[in-house]
Amino acid sequence: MTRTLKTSVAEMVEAARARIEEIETPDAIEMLGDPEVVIVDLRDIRERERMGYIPGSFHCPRGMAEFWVDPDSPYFKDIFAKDKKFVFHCASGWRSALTVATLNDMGFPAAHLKEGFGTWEKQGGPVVYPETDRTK
Ligand SMILES: O=S(=O)([O-])[S-]
Repeated sequence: MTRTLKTSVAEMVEAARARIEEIETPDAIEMLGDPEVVIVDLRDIRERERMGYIPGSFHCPRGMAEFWVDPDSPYFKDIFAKDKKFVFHCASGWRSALTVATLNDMGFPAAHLKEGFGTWEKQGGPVVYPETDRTK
């Protein structure tokens, strides 16, 4: 059976991208080390371990994002109370586009890394490779 959906994920991502702040990779690389910027990694922990991660990035599994930014949620994380610029990223910018659109709808200001981690590494962004992955 082929199910017909009301909208495709590609349409959802496109609509999200049209209304959120997108940050190009070179600009994000320049932001690295800025104490006013927090880079938030939405990828699965296994992707982080396998592919490496942006130095200093904060890991927030995509499934928890709404709960971690909401001060009224029992899962709230203090880091999101800080008056910083939050830049969310995933692998290719799809998950982060959807997440940031939702967070913006909640009233939480955030931007996303337009092309994600793959482009980050290709364009020379520094990467931390977890010890465990080096031996695999
Ligand atoms: O991380 S993703 O943009 O490939 S869904």
